[in-house]
Amino acid sequence: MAREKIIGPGGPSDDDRKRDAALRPKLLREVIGQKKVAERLQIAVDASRKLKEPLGHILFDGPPGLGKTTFATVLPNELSTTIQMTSGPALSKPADMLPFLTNLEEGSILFIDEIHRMPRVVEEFIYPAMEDFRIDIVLGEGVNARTISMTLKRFTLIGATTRGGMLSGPMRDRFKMREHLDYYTIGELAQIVGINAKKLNTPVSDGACNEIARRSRGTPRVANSLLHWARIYSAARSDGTISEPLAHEALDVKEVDADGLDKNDRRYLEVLIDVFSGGPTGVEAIGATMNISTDTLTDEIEPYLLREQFLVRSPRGRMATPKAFALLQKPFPKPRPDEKGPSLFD
Ligand SMILES: Nc1ncnc2c1ncn2[C@@H]1O[C@H](COP(=O)(O)OP(=O)(O)OP(=O)(O)O)[C@@H](O)[C@H]1O
Repeated sequence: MAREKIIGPGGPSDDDRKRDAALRPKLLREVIGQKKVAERLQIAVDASRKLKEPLGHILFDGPPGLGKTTFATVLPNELSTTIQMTSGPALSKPADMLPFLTNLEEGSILFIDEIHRMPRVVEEFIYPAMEDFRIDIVLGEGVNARTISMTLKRFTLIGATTRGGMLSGPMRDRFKMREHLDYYTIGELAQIVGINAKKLNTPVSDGACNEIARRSRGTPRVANSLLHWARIYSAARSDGTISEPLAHEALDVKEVDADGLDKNDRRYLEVLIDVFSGGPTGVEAIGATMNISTDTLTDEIEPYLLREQFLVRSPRGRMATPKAFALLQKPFPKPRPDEKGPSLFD
Protein backbone atom coordinates (compact mmCIF):
# COMPACT_ATOMS: atom_id res chain seq x y z
CA MET A 1 0.00 0.00 0.00
CA ALA A 2 1.09 3.57 -0.60
CA ARG A 3 2.80 5.51 2.13
CA GLU A 4 0.93 8.78 2.56
CA LYS A 5 3.06 11.80 3.31
CA ILE A 6 1.24 14.94 4.37
CA ILE A 7 3.53 17.93 4.40
CA GLY A 8 2.63 21.46 5.47
CA PRO A 9 -0.78 23.02 5.73
CA GLY A 10 -3.76 22.18 3.53
CA GLY A 11 -5.34 18.87 2.66
CA PRO A 12 -8.21 17.25 4.52
CA SER A 13 -8.49 18.39 8.13
CA ASP A 14 -11.99 18.48 9.63
CA ASP A 15 -13.72 15.57 11.38
CA ASP A 16 -15.76 14.57 8.36
CA ARG A 17 -12.63 14.26 6.29
CA LYS A 18 -10.79 12.20 8.90
CA ARG A 19 -13.73 9.85 9.09
CA ASP A 20 -13.94 9.71 5.29
CA ALA A 21 -10.27 8.85 5.05
CA ALA A 22 -10.83 5.72 7.16
CA LEU A 23 -13.63 4.61 4.82
CA ARG A 24 -11.86 5.33 1.54
CA PRO A 25 -11.49 2.48 -0.95
CA LYS A 26 -7.83 1.49 -1.31
CA LEU A 27 -7.82 0.11 -4.85
CA LEU A 28 -9.55 1.03 -8.12
CA ARG A 29 -11.59 -2.19 -8.11
CA GLU A 30 -13.06 -1.21 -4.72
CA VAL A 31 -14.30 2.11 -6.07
CA ILE A 32 -18.08 2.11 -6.63
CA GLY A 33 -19.67 3.88 -9.62
CA GLN A 34 -17.91 6.36 -11.93
CA LYS A 35 -17.32 3.28 -14.10
CA LYS A 36 -15.97 5.05 -17.19
CA VAL A 37 -13.58 7.18 -15.12
CA ALA A 38 -12.33 4.11 -13.22
CA GLU A 39 -11.88 2.20 -16.49
CA ARG A 40 -9.79 4.97 -18.06
CA LEU A 41 -7.68 5.28 -14.90
CA GLN A 42 -7.11 1.52 -14.83
CA ILE A 43 -5.86 1.71 -18.44
CA ALA A 44 -3.50 4.57 -17.52
CA VAL A 45 -2.23 2.62 -14.48
CA ASP A 46 -1.66 -0.57 -16.50
CA ALA A 47 0.20 1.41 -19.17
CA SER A 48 2.32 3.20 -16.58
CA ARG A 49 3.34 -0.14 -15.06
CA LYS A 50 4.13 -1.73 -18.42
CA LEU A 51 5.98 1.24 -19.88
CA LYS A 52 7.68 1.98 -16.55
CA GLU A 53 6.74 5.62 -17.02
CA PRO A 54 5.03 7.88 -14.50
CA LEU A 55 1.32 8.36 -14.92
CA GLY A 56 0.46 11.50 -16.93
CA HIS A 57 -0.88 14.44 -14.93
CA ILE A 58 -4.57 14.09 -14.04
CA LEU A 59 -7.24 16.67 -13.23
CA PHE A 60 -10.44 15.68 -11.39
CA ASP A 61 -13.32 18.08 -11.33
CA GLY A 62 -16.82 17.93 -9.88
CA PRO A 63 -18.86 18.99 -6.85
CA PRO A 64 -17.50 18.32 -3.32
CA GLY A 65 -17.63 14.88 -1.75
CA LEU A 66 -17.90 12.84 -4.96
CA GLY A 67 -14.54 11.09 -4.69
CA LYS A 68 -11.83 13.32 -6.17
CA THR A 69 -9.54 12.70 -3.19
CA THR A 70 -10.56 9.03 -3.18
CA PHE A 71 -9.40 8.56 -6.77
CA ALA A 72 -6.21 10.50 -6.06
CA THR A 73 -5.34 8.30 -3.05
CA VAL A 74 -6.22 5.04 -4.81
CA LEU A 75 -3.73 5.67 -7.63
CA PRO A 76 -0.52 5.56 -5.52
CA ASN A 77 -1.76 2.29 -3.99
CA GLU A 78 -2.18 0.85 -7.47
CA LEU A 79 1.31 2.00 -8.42
CA SER A 80 2.98 1.24 -5.05
CA THR A 81 4.25 4.76 -4.78
CA THR A 82 3.96 7.70 -2.38
CA ILE A 83 1.58 10.65 -2.37
CA GLN A 84 2.09 14.12 -0.97
CA MET A 85 -1.02 16.17 -0.42
CA THR A 86 -1.55 19.91 -0.32
CA SER A 87 -4.11 22.42 -1.51
CA GLY A 88 -4.23 25.55 -3.68
CA PRO A 89 -4.86 28.01 -0.82
CA ALA A 90 -1.82 26.65 1.10
CA LEU A 91 0.47 27.57 -1.81
CA SER A 92 0.64 31.33 -1.73
CA LYS A 93 4.10 31.71 -3.31
CA PRO A 94 6.43 29.56 -5.44
CA ALA A 95 8.67 28.79 -2.42
CA ASP A 96 5.71 26.96 -0.81
CA MET A 97 6.02 24.36 -3.56
CA LEU A 98 9.69 23.62 -2.89
CA PRO A 99 9.28 21.11 0.00
CA PHE A 100 6.91 19.09 -2.15
CA LEU A 101 8.99 19.22 -5.31
CA THR A 102 12.24 18.35 -3.55
CA ASN A 103 10.57 15.42 -1.73
CA LEU A 104 9.38 13.80 -4.94
CA GLU A 105 10.39 10.23 -5.71
CA GLU A 106 10.54 8.78 -9.21
CA GLY A 107 6.90 8.13 -10.24
CA SER A 108 5.42 9.53 -7.03
CA ILE A 109 2.26 11.63 -6.84
CA LEU A 110 1.71 15.21 -5.79
CA PHE A 111 -1.95 15.96 -5.08
CA ILE A 112 -3.17 19.56 -5.07
CA ASP A 113 -6.75 19.93 -3.87
CA GLU A 114 -8.67 23.08 -4.85
CA ILE A 115 -6.06 23.69 -7.51
CA HIS A 116 -8.14 26.56 -8.96
CA ARG A 117 -7.28 28.58 -5.83
CA MET A 118 -3.55 28.47 -6.51
CA PRO A 119 -2.19 31.95 -7.33
CA ARG A 120 -1.12 32.57 -10.93
CA VAL A 121 2.55 33.06 -9.88
CA VAL A 122 2.64 29.54 -8.36
CA GLU A 123 0.84 28.15 -11.38
CA GLU A 124 3.46 29.59 -13.72
CA PHE A 125 6.24 28.30 -11.47
CA ILE A 126 5.06 24.70 -11.84
CA TYR A 127 4.53 24.73 -15.63
CA PRO A 128 8.14 23.62 -16.32
CA ALA A 129 7.86 21.09 -13.48
CA MET A 130 4.83 19.56 -15.16
CA GLU A 131 6.26 19.69 -18.67
CA ASP A 132 9.97 19.00 -18.34
CA PHE A 133 10.37 17.98 -14.67
CA ARG A 134 12.48 21.00 -13.87
CA ILE A 135 12.02 24.27 -12.03
CA ASP A 136 13.71 27.61 -12.36
CA ILE A 137 14.68 29.20 -9.05
CA VAL A 138 15.66 32.86 -8.86
CA LEU A 139 18.45 33.55 -6.34
CA GLY A 140 19.27 37.03 -5.12
CA GLU A 141 17.55 40.25 -6.06
CA GLY A 142 17.88 43.10 -8.54
CA VAL A 143 21.06 43.19 -10.66
CA ASN A 144 22.54 40.31 -8.63
CA ALA A 145 19.60 38.02 -9.34
CA ARG A 146 20.38 34.81 -11.20
CA THR A 147 18.26 31.87 -12.19
CA ILE A 148 19.28 28.29 -11.59
CA SER A 149 17.49 25.37 -13.11
CA MET A 150 16.84 22.31 -10.95
CA THR A 151 15.94 18.90 -12.33
CA LEU A 152 13.16 17.04 -10.55
CA LYS A 153 12.24 13.37 -10.29
CA ARG A 154 9.57 12.44 -12.86
CA PHE A 155 6.28 12.66 -10.98
CA THR A 156 2.52 12.85 -11.50
CA LEU A 157 0.55 15.92 -10.54
CA ILE A 158 -3.07 15.24 -9.61
CA GLY A 159 -5.25 18.32 -9.34
CA ALA A 160 -8.76 18.42 -7.90
CA THR A 161 -11.21 21.25 -8.41
CA THR A 162 -14.85 22.03 -7.90
CA ARG A 163 -14.47 24.76 -10.54
CA GLY A 164 -12.92 23.37 -13.70
CA GLY A 165 -13.93 26.55 -15.51
CA MET A 166 -11.78 28.72 -13.25
CA LEU A 167 -8.51 27.03 -14.22
CA SER A 168 -6.46 28.92 -16.77
CA GLY A 169 -6.27 27.40 -20.26
CA PRO A 170 -2.49 26.75 -20.07
CA MET A 171 -2.91 24.96 -16.72
CA ARG A 172 -5.79 22.83 -17.96
CA ASP A 173 -3.89 21.90 -21.11
CA ARG A 174 -0.99 20.51 -19.08
CA PHE A 175 -3.19 17.72 -17.67
CA LYS A 176 -3.11 14.71 -19.98
CA MET A 177 -6.30 13.31 -18.42
CA ARG A 178 -9.22 15.42 -17.32
CA GLU A 179 -11.98 13.53 -15.56
CA HIS A 180 -15.32 14.86 -14.42
CA LEU A 181 -17.03 13.15 -11.46
CA ASP A 182 -20.79 13.17 -11.41
CA TYR A 183 -23.43 12.47 -8.73
CA TYR A 184 -24.03 8.82 -7.80
CA THR A 185 -27.18 6.78 -8.32
CA ILE A 186 -29.15 5.59 -5.29
CA GLY A 187 -28.06 2.00 -6.07
CA GLU A 188 -24.37 3.00 -6.03
CA LEU A 189 -24.75 4.95 -2.81
CA ALA A 190 -26.59 2.03 -1.19
CA GLN A 191 -23.64 -0.20 -2.10
CA ILE A 192 -21.20 2.32 -0.55
CA VAL A 193 -23.31 2.47 2.64
CA GLY A 194 -23.36 -1.35 2.88
CA ILE A 195 -19.58 -1.64 2.42
CA ASN A 196 -18.82 1.14 4.89
CA ALA A 197 -21.24 -0.24 7.50
CA LYS A 198 -19.29 -3.50 7.32
CA LYS A 199 -16.02 -1.57 7.83
CA LEU A 200 -17.64 -0.02 10.94
CA ASN A 201 -18.83 -3.46 12.16
CA THR A 202 -22.43 -2.26 12.05
CA PRO A 203 -25.14 -4.65 10.86
CA VAL A 204 -27.36 -2.84 8.33
CA SER A 205 -30.32 -4.09 6.27
CA ASP A 206 -30.63 -3.57 2.49
CA GLY A 207 -33.69 -1.40 3.08
CA ALA A 208 -31.72 0.82 5.47
CA CYS A 209 -28.87 1.16 2.93
CA ASN A 210 -31.43 2.29 0.35
CA GLU A 211 -33.09 4.74 2.72
CA ILE A 212 -29.74 6.32 3.64
CA ALA A 213 -28.73 6.40 -0.04
CA ARG A 214 -32.01 8.06 -1.06
CA ARG A 215 -31.37 10.92 1.36
CA SER A 216 -27.69 11.41 0.51
CA ARG A 217 -27.99 14.03 -2.24
CA GLY A 218 -26.14 11.80 -4.72
CA THR A 219 -22.97 12.27 -2.66
CA PRO A 220 -20.86 9.54 -0.96
CA ARG A 221 -19.57 11.96 1.69
CA VAL A 222 -23.15 12.71 2.74
CA ALA A 223 -23.94 8.96 2.72
CA ASN A 224 -20.98 8.37 5.09
CA SER A 225 -22.14 11.12 7.40
CA LEU A 226 -25.75 9.82 7.50
CA LEU A 227 -24.50 6.27 8.09
CA HIS A 228 -22.47 7.52 11.06
CA TRP A 229 -25.51 9.27 12.47
CA ALA A 230 -27.74 6.18 12.05
CA ARG A 231 -25.05 4.07 13.74
CA ILE A 232 -24.82 6.44 16.71
CA TYR A 233 -28.61 6.67 16.90
CA SER A 234 -28.96 2.90 16.96
CA ALA A 235 -26.28 2.52 19.63
CA ALA A 236 -28.07 5.07 21.81
CA ARG A 237 -31.71 4.13 21.20
CA SER A 238 -31.65 0.53 19.95
CA ASP A 239 -29.38 -2.51 19.71
CA GLY A 240 -26.65 -1.15 17.42
CA THR A 241 -28.10 -2.58 14.20
CA ILE A 242 -29.58 -0.38 11.49
CA SER A 243 -32.93 -1.64 10.19
CA GLU A 244 -35.02 0.26 7.65
CA PRO A 245 -37.47 1.64 10.27
CA LEU A 246 -34.53 2.66 12.46
CA ALA A 247 -32.85 4.45 9.51
CA HIS A 248 -36.14 6.34 8.86
CA GLU A 249 -36.39 7.31 12.50
CA ALA A 250 -32.74 8.36 12.80
CA LEU A 251 -32.81 10.48 9.64
CA ASP A 252 -36.12 12.09 10.61
CA VAL A 253 -34.63 13.06 13.99
CA LYS A 254 -31.67 14.57 12.13
CA GLU A 255 -34.18 16.46 9.94
CA VAL A 256 -32.71 15.11 6.73
CA ASP A 257 -35.07 15.78 3.85
CA ALA A 258 -36.83 12.69 2.49
CA ASP A 259 -36.35 14.08 -1.04
CA GLY A 260 -32.58 14.02 -0.69
CA LEU A 261 -32.26 17.82 -0.51
CA ASP A 262 -30.37 19.47 2.30
CA LYS A 263 -31.28 22.69 4.14
CA ASN A 264 -29.44 24.94 1.69
CA ASP A 265 -30.96 23.26 -1.37
CA ARG A 266 -34.43 23.79 0.04
CA ARG A 267 -33.70 27.37 1.09
CA TYR A 268 -32.34 28.13 -2.39
CA LEU A 269 -35.63 26.99 -3.93
CA GLU A 270 -37.67 28.87 -1.31
CA VAL A 271 -35.80 32.10 -2.08
CA LEU A 272 -36.12 31.60 -5.83
CA ILE A 273 -39.85 30.88 -5.61
CA ASP A 274 -40.97 33.11 -2.71
CA VAL A 275 -38.72 36.13 -3.25
CA PHE A 276 -38.18 36.03 -7.01
CA SER A 277 -41.47 34.41 -8.08
CA GLY A 278 -39.59 31.43 -9.52
CA GLY A 279 -37.23 33.57 -11.62
CA PRO A 280 -35.64 34.22 -13.96
CA THR A 281 -33.14 35.90 -11.69
CA GLY A 282 -29.37 36.19 -11.35
CA VAL A 283 -27.38 33.93 -9.05
CA GLU A 284 -25.88 37.02 -7.36
CA ALA A 285 -29.34 38.17 -6.26
CA ILE A 286 -30.12 34.73 -4.81
CA GLY A 287 -26.73 34.66 -3.04
CA ALA A 288 -27.26 38.12 -1.56
CA THR A 289 -30.69 37.13 -0.20
CA MET A 290 -29.40 33.85 1.24
CA ASN A 291 -26.19 35.48 2.50
CA ILE A 292 -24.15 32.76 0.76
CA SER A 293 -21.35 33.38 -1.73
CA THR A 294 -22.18 32.88 -5.39
CA ASP A 295 -19.23 30.44 -5.58
CA THR A 296 -20.90 28.17 -3.03
CA LEU A 297 -24.17 28.40 -4.90
CA THR A 298 -22.67 27.57 -8.29
CA ASP A 299 -20.20 24.91 -7.06
CA GLU A 300 -22.16 23.11 -4.37
CA ILE A 301 -25.85 23.84 -4.46
CA GLU A 302 -26.87 24.42 -8.07
CA PRO A 303 -25.26 21.33 -9.69
CA TYR A 304 -27.48 18.97 -7.69
CA LEU A 305 -30.65 21.05 -8.20
CA LEU A 306 -29.92 21.20 -11.94
CA ARG A 307 -29.33 17.48 -12.14
CA GLU A 308 -32.51 16.70 -10.23
CA GLN A 309 -34.41 19.13 -12.50
CA PHE A 310 -35.55 21.47 -9.74
CA LEU A 311 -33.75 24.30 -11.51
CA VAL A 312 -32.91 25.48 -15.03
CA ARG A 313 -30.38 28.01 -16.17
CA SER A 314 -31.56 30.24 -18.97
CA PRO A 315 -29.80 33.21 -20.59
CA ARG A 316 -32.14 35.41 -18.50
CA GLY A 317 -31.18 33.75 -15.19
CA ARG A 318 -32.08 30.91 -12.83
CA MET A 319 -35.61 29.54 -12.94
CA ALA A 320 -37.49 27.12 -10.70
CA THR A 321 -39.11 24.20 -12.56
CA PRO A 322 -42.64 22.91 -11.99
CA LYS A 323 -41.01 20.09 -9.96
CA ALA A 324 -39.57 22.70 -7.55
CA PHE A 325 -42.95 24.42 -7.20
CA ALA A 326 -44.55 21.02 -6.50
CA LEU A 327 -41.88 20.22 -3.88
CA LEU A 328 -42.66 23.41 -2.00
CA GLN A 329 -46.38 22.86 -2.57
CA LYS A 330 -46.78 26.13 -4.47
CA PRO A 331 -48.81 26.52 -7.68
CA PHE A 332 -46.70 26.96 -10.82
CA PRO A 333 -47.60 30.50 -12.00
CA LYS A 334 -49.30 30.97 -15.36
CA PRO A 335 -47.78 33.85 -17.37
CA ARG A 336 -50.03 36.94 -17.61
CA PRO A 337 -50.97 37.81 -21.20
CA ASP A 338 -48.82 40.99 -21.04
CA GLU A 339 -45.66 39.37 -19.70
CA LYS A 340 -43.32 36.55 -20.44
CA GLY A 341 -43.81 34.54 -17.23
CA PRO A 342 -41.57 31.69 -16.12
CA SER A 343 -40.76 29.92 -19.33
CA LEU A 344 -38.40 27.00 -19.47
CA PHE A 345 -37.69 27.55 -23.13
CA ASP A 346 -35.61 30.74 -23.14
N1 LIG B 1 -16.46 5.98 -5.82
C1 LIG B 1 -16.49 5.75 -4.50
N2 LIG B 1 -16.62 4.50 -4.02
C2 LIG B 1 -16.69 4.30 -2.69
N3 LIG B 1 -16.62 5.27 -1.76
C3 LIG B 1 -16.49 6.52 -2.19
C4 LIG B 1 -16.39 6.83 -3.57
N4 LIG B 1 -16.25 8.16 -3.71
C5 LIG B 1 -16.25 8.66 -2.48
N5 LIG B 1 -16.41 7.69 -1.57
C6 LIG B 1 -16.54 7.89 -0.11
O1 LIG B 1 -16.85 9.27 0.10
C7 LIG B 1 -15.86 9.88 0.90
C8 LIG B 1 -15.64 11.30 0.39
O2 LIG B 1 -14.98 11.29 -0.83
P1 LIG B 1 -13.75 12.25 -1.18
O3 LIG B 1 -13.16 12.83 0.06
O4 LIG B 1 -12.87 11.52 -2.09
O5 LIG B 1 -14.50 13.40 -1.95
P2 LIG B 1 -13.89 14.66 -2.75
O6 LIG B 1 -14.59 14.72 -4.08
O7 LIG B 1 -12.43 14.63 -2.73
O8 LIG B 1 -14.41 15.86 -1.94
P3 LIG B 1 -13.70 17.27 -1.75
O9 LIG B 1 -13.50 17.83 -3.08
O10 LIG B 1 -14.73 18.00 -0.93
O11 LIG B 1 -12.45 16.96 -1.00
C9 LIG B 1 -14.67 8.92 0.82
O12 LIG B 1 -13.94 8.88 1.99
C10 LIG B 1 -15.28 7.56 0.61
O13 LIG B 1 -15.63 6.94 1.83
